[in-house]
Amino acid sequence: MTAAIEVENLRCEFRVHTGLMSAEKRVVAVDDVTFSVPAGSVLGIVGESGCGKSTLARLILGLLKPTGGSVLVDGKRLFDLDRKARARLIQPVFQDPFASLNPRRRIKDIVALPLTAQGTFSRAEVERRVGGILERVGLSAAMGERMPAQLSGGQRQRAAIARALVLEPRIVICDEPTSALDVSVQAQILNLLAELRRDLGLTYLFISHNLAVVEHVASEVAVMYLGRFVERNETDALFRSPRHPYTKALLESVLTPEPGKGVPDIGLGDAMPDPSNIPPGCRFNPRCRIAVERCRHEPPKPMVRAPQGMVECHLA
Ligand SMILES: Nc1ncnc2c1ncn2[C@@H]1O[C@H](COP(=O)(O)OP(=O)(O)OP(=O)(O)O)[C@@H](O)[C@H]1O
Repeated sequence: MTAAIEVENLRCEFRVHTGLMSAEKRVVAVDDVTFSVPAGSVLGIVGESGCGKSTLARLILGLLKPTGGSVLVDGKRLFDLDRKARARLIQPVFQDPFASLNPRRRIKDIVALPLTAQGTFSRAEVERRVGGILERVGLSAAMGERMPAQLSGGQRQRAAIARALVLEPRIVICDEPTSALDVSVQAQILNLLAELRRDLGLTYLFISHNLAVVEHVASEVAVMYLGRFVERNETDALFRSPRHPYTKALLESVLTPEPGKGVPDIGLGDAMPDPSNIPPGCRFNPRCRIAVERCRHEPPKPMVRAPQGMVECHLA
């Protein structure tokens, strides 16, 4: 199957000053991440708070400049494209629709913005497309006249999805798209995203703390730890027979659904991962229940298993 998106050796380092006299710290938030996603499928990305999921999303969206690496969408190098061209290929749906929708504009104007920003669509075309996509996500024309505050959380997320899709992108990056919603609404939004993917041939990167959600929506899952993918496999295989000790610990735990609430206790002791101080050897070794001497000094190489499966562990 052809890849809709190919990410190669993507890396992001932040330089952080911790105090007036202190030395600069290097935070490696995304560390040489390589993957591709077949067209029309969903790659779920899971991992604890702070493992680099959102940084990865922001890099791919062009909201952050990478320290290295490349991203190809349909064979085009994303970082060589200008903002308008990138917007036609890749769009985000973020966690909090209230924060991501301008509170002072009507819904239909918010949804129209990606089109008007292109500067190439006539007013009639903008109206036609906005009307079509609002209907497609289940919002009436009357809702389009409202302000974000006049909509429910689920309706606002529908509007955010409409805005993401109005330019007919190839890839949608969903970063915790249902975490801020009531449980009863979450399933509706997940079903809508699934329908849209099928009908419009979209490819999703789906970032979530919620393993149950990822198991439900993803074709494949990548497990991220301290900026790297440490395991990746088809969803059923990953949930049925995880190979990395970190994946096993994650599956035994229930992760906190709220980002920013700190690293949840997943029963791996208190040696919390710190991207400014990545341990030598396998980066997971200080928390690993089965680490041996080799793990403390030799970083494991990715072991690839056809077609997409991968694990980085000496003992897997
Ligand atoms: N602008 C920045 N400057 C310095 N460090 C940063 C910056 N942005 C992110 N980081 C650090 O990079 C690491 C990865 O952060 P990121 O937000 O990508 O994690 P995450 O997995 O998305 O977490 P969460 O689920 O809580 O949002 C964290 O240690 C974070 O503190």
